[in-house]
Amino acid sequence: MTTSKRPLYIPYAGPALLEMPLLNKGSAFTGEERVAFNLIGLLPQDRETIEDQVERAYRQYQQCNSDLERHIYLRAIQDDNETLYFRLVSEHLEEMLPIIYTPTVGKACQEFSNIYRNHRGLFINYPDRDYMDDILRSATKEKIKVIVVTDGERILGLGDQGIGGMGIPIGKLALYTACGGISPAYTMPITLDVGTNNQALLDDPMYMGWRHKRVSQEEYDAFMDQFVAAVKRRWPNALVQFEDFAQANAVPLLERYRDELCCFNDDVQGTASVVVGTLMAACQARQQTLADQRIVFVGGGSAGCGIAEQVIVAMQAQGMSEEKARERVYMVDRDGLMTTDQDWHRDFQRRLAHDPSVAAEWQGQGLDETVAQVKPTVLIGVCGQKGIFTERVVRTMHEHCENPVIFPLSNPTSQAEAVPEDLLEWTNGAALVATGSPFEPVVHNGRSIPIAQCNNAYIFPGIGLGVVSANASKVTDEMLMSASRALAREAPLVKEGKGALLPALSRIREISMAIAFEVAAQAQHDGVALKTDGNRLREAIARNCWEPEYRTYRRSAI
Ligand SMILES: O=C([O-])CC(=O)C(=O)O
Ligand SMILES: [Mg+2]
Repeated sequence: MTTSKRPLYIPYAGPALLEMPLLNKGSAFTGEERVAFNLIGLLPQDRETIEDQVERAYRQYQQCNSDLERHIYLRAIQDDNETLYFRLVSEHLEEMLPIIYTPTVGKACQEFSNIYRNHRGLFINYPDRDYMDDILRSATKEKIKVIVVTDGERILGLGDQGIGGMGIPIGKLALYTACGGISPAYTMPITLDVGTNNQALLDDPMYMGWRHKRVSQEEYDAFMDQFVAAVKRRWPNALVQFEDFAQANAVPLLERYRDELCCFNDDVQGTASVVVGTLMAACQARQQTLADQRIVFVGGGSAGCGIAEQVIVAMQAQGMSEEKARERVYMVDRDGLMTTDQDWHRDFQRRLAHDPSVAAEWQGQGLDETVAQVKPTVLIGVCGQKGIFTERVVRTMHEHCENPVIFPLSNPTSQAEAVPEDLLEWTNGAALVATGSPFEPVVHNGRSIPIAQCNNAYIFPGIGLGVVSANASKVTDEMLMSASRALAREAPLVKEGKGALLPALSRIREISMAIAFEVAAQAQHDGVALKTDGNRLREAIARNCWEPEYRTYRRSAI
């Protein structure tokens, strides 16, 4: 099928055209195009439709024997023909998201150098830093609208993966297109190779990155400044999403660049925004407000602290003072409850630490004691420690709370703080559960309970589409909060009184559009985008939504 859009002028022909994934149509080149573009004899006779191609690709996909094989297969199609890739993924979105994204992408990052086939995106290697502008110029895409960048130091809950981290920007940007409609012609995955401290990678003869320990903080900071300056020169209007940076860098980088670059950190702000949206839905379903909750976070890193701060802002929006809101949020880390007398904290952690007198009379300060004392109504895991939500912790929580809200958010599946089946078993089906990685519905007492995947995938494609459509110059906290509210409105448990805490992933495209509208409107309200009326905004969003359909090509420039 071709669209009714004008034929596209294509200055390439022959084998070179077949090797351009954004333009290649493979067996779907028409008879006229084969003549005009010197493709005769380069393809089998049959002129196929994209539907035929999707069918063949899906059959081959079904023959793969493992999720990693399925991932490799889909990536190969992406590198051959992006239109076909996105058509295939869009038609099987729920089935393929866990393959191109969490959790399989984690394995693909760990195996990156072993499964490497083709180049995609940009590797900015520390030894090449003086060629930064040249590197960005060698990207043939001119109009980049969204960049996802990582330095690979904290990939999901899997730690330092060096350049293997590239799987993440590639996967996230695939979702920008599949869920947020941003054309793949406008996206750019970037990996900053500043070395790795993962000894197994340094010792692995197959490792393809710079075989060097991570550079010093001073060298790193100078390199990041150089990178940001070069991006601003090359693509001044692009949205930059920081992804999977180590805790020590994530928040400081965000604070350093958020006023000079249109950027956000997905692990801090995207995760916070999806969790706040899901919490709002859980509270509405229990006919309560966020301000009524007592919340324990397990994991005081940048993700946990980012969520906690956003929850505090949301409580304040419901009329609570900041001081009272902070009293309701407790952070538990490796040394137990985070208190102001522990000296290892960074600034963003210190703001969330409690006075040690809070816990003075407690037996100890571990998770068990914190839960027993605080009597939380919400328990959120972002620590990457499998199984840390034990039966004892959960049963204690349930003693004081009829429908405990429990979110084991760590990714991939292997790092989850608890599995939904256990959580529902220990609470006799009463817990409201959402996870970071996908889980099958749990059957409890003959009832099938869907498990919401509280993953930033619900948020970042919509934020990106909103920012791009409004041409926003910044991502404000209020834009993130409006994304949360838009998401909460879509929760089946709120809308219909039953079902999951988040809408089905099959609706993610529609949800992303709704989020994009709220984010863009908020950007205008906050003065970081030019004001237009609602209809113009809707048109702008529709204009930015690319469909995986083949365009007709023309050879002559006039
Ligand atoms: O990629 C995901 O599934 C969510 C995420 O950002 C992370 O865990 O770092
Ligand atoms: Mg991430």
